Amino acid sequence: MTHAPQARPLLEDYLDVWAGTDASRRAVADTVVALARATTEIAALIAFGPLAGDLGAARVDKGGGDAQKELDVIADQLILRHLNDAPVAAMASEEADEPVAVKAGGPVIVAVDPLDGSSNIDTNTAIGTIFSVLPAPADIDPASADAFLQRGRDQLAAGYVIYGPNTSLVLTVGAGTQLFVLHPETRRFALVTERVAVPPDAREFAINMSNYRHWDEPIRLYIDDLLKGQEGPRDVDYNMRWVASMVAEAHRILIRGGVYLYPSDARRGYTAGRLRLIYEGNPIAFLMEQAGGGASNGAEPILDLVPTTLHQRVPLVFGSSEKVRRVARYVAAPESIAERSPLFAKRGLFRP
Ligand SMILES: O=P(O)(O)OC[C@H]1O[C@](O)(COP(=O)(O)O)[C@@H](O)[C@@H]1O
Ligand SMILES: [Mg+2]
Ligand SMILES: [Mg+2]
Repeated sequence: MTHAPQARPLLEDYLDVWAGTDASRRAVADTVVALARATTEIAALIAFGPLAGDLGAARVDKGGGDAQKELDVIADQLILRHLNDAPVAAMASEEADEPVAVKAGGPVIVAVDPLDGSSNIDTNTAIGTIFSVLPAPADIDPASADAFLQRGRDQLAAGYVIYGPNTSLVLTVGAGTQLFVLHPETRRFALVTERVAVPPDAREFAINMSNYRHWDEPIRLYIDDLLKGQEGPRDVDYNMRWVASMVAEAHRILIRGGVYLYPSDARRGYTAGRLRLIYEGNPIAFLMEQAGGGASNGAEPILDLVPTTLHQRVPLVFGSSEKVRRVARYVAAPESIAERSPLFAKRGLFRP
């Protein structure tokens, strides 16, 4: 069946209008287009599934629970190849220890999680690619780790591509968050929503509940209160989802609200959470804030953190902004927050 492309602006058109004649914006636009081209190739490969070989086959163990898969490596190589066509000085990847130089004099640098949710490759579940575009620093080698230790607030663009039932690109260049969908026949991304807005009050949370016993008390208390539903301080029943692909959780939350948590926990290798600040936390936080949502490490906005190492992990909470703020109130003072008071609970002391 063929669906003629409707008259929607293509990604390139959208970026053309945004960039105008501004040379710095043009560099960002060209970089985003190169990344988008890489992801259309990744999407085409993923669509073959096992017919393309064992894309979920294990490669070397990166430690800390991150087993590298065949598709992690292929996606990484495809992105680097496409970035050669863009004004990009260097690329850092979750899959490589050190950044690599791309084009001398390029005004931007790119950090990528080439394949997010790689534990789902074998299961035909949504997976994704996450990217962050930063200015190339003038004073240091752009292909050094130090070049990437910039606050998320300094990102020029960020986005992810989700390889799901359809392939979608969610992008921000600092002018709201846009949703583009890949037309399966033309292989071009077309604009579907120009201003994505995170719904503020969905009753849904995403967390890996199997880690409950490893969490700090504030996170346990917060989740306990959600689980109490109508009988608890929230006074409503909550639903839970956990896909184990952050892009899938982020996408669902952008479309219908809710909150995602991957907190730090007591397991070895998880004391700073699981997600990577530069490749995952910062781009998702930029997209969330631009869509009216929020993202924090449980205390401070993710975008205000200054990374100290390239592959640094970060506890990550994102989604509807009031929910992100509430988690921070639990973390700051779990025993004293008004929301836990019996006064506010349906079955509390003052219930008639
Ligand atoms: O298996 P867990 O511990 O629930 O972790 C799932 C999380 O790990 C991630 O898969 C990490 O991403 P990678 O696949 O890029 O390593 C997130 O997408 C996801 O939210
Ligand atoms: Mg990831
Ligand atoms: Mg990854």
